[in-house]
Amino acid sequence: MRDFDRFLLTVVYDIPLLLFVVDPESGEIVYANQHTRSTLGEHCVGRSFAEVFPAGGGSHYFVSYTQRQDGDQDAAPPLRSEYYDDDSENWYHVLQRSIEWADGSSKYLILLNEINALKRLQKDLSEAHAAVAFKNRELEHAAKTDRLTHLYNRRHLDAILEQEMVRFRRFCKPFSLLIVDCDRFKQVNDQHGHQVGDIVLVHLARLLATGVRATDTVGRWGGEEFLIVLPETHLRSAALVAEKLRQSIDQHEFPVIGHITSSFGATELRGDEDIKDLVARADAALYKAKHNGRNRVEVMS
Ligand SMILES: Nc1nc2c(ncn2[C@@H]2O[C@H](COP(=O)(O)OP(=O)(O)OP(=O)(O)O)[C@@H](O)[C@H]2O)c(=O)[nH]1
Repeated sequence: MRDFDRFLLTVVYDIPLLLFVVDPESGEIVYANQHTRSTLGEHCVGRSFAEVFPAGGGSHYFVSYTQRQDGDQDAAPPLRSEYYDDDSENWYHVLQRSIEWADGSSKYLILLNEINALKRLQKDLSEAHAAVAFKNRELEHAAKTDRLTHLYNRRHLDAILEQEMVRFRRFCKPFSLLIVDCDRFKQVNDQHGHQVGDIVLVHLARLLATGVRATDTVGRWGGEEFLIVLPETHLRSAALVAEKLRQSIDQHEFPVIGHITSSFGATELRGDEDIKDLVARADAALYKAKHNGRNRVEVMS
């Protein structure tokens, strides 16, 4: 047994952890192993724990542990926590427990295990998580956005239309649809080049997006065609929105080309049809607007 005690003493002394014993009354370190002595200084035994670990660390952990004892030291479970030492810039895992000392008095055993590598790993991991989450959000955004105009793309418009259809069937919420097409847009490209055409589309997109309510959805349906979903809107109101947008385009000063007009087809979902029927009817209304001279809104109920 003596041999075993010696063995334990050697292990405790040589183990590469900060291991020391503190007197609960005075807060004084009464024992420190080799690693503690070489880290905190040969003369740390006899000094106060709070003094050895300034910056609140030592006193904070020691005091909080003392308070947790509630007078019943035997029943107190070991306290595990993490502690950052400002002076040495080290992170420690701290374990504190109440022990009976050789003279029968009660002491605190404190074990500090340096965990800088673990903390670095945790930091790297959380940064990597944040980067992945950011990238995912970017990808999600890109998957539903048109690159030129930054409006929703056709794929996302399809999803919005499906969603509105569900709301219509479930809650009988009406919704209307506008299709917008830039008039004689081919001439813009032919006369001024594709790049100018692109700039015109970007301006158009902005006029449409800023001319509707936040609850409406504007997207690029394809080419120089845009689609606007107006939830909880009947056809009469939809036609008014379309007319307002038509006028704002008509009055806008576009770069290079100056003036351009647009035609609108407006329709409202009926109870007995699907999305395809709805879009086809909006298209037919648009065709009518083109046929009747462009720069106008046509409505089909
Ligand atoms: N610059 C540019 N042009 C596009 C884009 N997508 C489609 N277009 C052009 O839009 C033009 C559409 O022409 P048309 O379908 O003949 O229609 P339009 O000239 O607007 O005539 P109407 O619709 O009858 O008034 C074509 O010249 C397409 O090349 C785009 O992303 N950028």
